[in-house]
Amino acid sequence: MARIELQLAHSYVHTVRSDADYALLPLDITFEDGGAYALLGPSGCGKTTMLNIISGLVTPSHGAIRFDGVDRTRATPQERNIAQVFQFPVIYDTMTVGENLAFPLRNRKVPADRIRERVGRIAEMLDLSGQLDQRAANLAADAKQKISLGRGLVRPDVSAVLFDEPLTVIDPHLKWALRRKLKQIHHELGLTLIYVTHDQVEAMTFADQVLVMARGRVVQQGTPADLFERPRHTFVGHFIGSPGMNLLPVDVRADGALWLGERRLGQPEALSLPAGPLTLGIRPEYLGLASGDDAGTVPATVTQVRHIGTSQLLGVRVDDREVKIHLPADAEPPAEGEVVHLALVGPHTRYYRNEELVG
Ligand SMILES: Nc1ncnc2c1ncn2[C@@H]1O[C@H](COP(=O)(O)OP(=O)(O)OP(=O)(O)O)[C@@H](O)[C@H]1O
Repeated sequence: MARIELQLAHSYVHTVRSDADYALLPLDITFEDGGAYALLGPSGCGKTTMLNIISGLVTPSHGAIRFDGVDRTRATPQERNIAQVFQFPVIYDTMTVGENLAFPLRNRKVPADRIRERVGRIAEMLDLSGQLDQRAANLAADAKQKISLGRGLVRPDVSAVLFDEPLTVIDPHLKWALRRKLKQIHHELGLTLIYVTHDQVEAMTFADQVLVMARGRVVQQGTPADLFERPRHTFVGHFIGSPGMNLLPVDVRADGALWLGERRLGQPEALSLPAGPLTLGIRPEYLGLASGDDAGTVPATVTQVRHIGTSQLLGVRVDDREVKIHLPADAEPPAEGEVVHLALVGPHTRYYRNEELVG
C-alpha cells in the first residue's frame, strides 16, 4: 500500500484559456496509506478524471503524482500496482466464482495455499462462500458485481483499490448492506480505498474522509461529521444533507447586528465581522419553531407538512424564500397556511461570505 500525493491540474484541451478549460483545477491532496476515501460530487465535477489520474489511465497535463514520495506521473497502471472496480462487472463468465476471485493472485504467481486462504477470506466477507464452485455465467448482475468487488479486494499488496460507482447495478436493498460491508472490509483488510460516487449516503457511509468536488475543485475534505456540522462552502452545505442546508441572504450592519431584510436577527457572539452582506446557513435538523415573543425570531408561513418516517419535513416561506425544517415524528405539526416563528441564529448557524465559511 502507499501514500498517494497529487499536486496537479488537468485539462483535456491543449490551449488553456480560462478556468473552465480545466477538468481539475490546481489541487494538492494526500491520500494516506490505509485510508477510506470517497470522491463525491455532481456529474462532470472531475471525479473520474481524478480516479483515472491515480490509476494511470490519464496523465495530468500539469504537475505530478507521487506514490510514497516517488514521482509516478508517467508510470503505467500495472507499474502503479492499483486494483480497480468499475460500474459494471468485469469477470470471466467461463470461470467459477472461486477462479474469478483467485485470478489476480494467480496472475502474480502467489502460492496455491495462500490463494486458497485469501479467496476463502474474501468470499466469506462478501457472502460468496457457498457459490465458490458455481460458474459465474449463470449469476445475476449483482452477484457478478460482488465478484468484481472481491477481485478488487483480493490482493493484499496493492497500492490502492479504486472504485468507480461500484454499486450502480446492485439492487437498493443489497446496496445498503454492501456499503456497510465495504466499510467493515476496509477496517479488516486495512487497504487504501478510493471510492467515486455522486451519492452522498454512499460516500458518508463508506468513507472516513470525503472529498466534495464541484466544477473541477475539491471544495472540502473532511469526515462525514465535519461536512455536516461545518460545511466550509455553501455548495457543501447545500449538496450534503436531505434536504440540504437552508441558505438565506443577510447583512451585518454598522451596529454589528445581523439583519434579514428589515428584521433584526440579533448579534451572534461568535460573529465579529465587518459590515456587509453574508449568507446565513442553518440545517433543517437544527431549525426549530420558536415563540413569536422572542427577540430576533422571524415569521414564516407553513407551505407543506410531510411525514418522512423518522421525522416530519416542514416547508415554510420566509419572505420569498423556501426554508425546510425537520421536526421530530411525534411533534404536533402546524397546519399549512399557519404563521410560525423561526430562530435562525443559534449555535449551529453558519455564516458565509462569497460562499466561503467565515463563522
Ligand atoms: N476524455 C475526455 N475528453 C475531454 N473532456 C473530458 C474527457 N473526460 C471528461 N471530460 C470533461 O472533464 C470534465 C470532468 O469530467 P469527469 O468525467 O471527470 O467528471 P465526473 O465527476 O466523473 O462526472 P460523471 O459522474 O458524470 O462521470 C467534464 O467537463 C467532462 O466533460
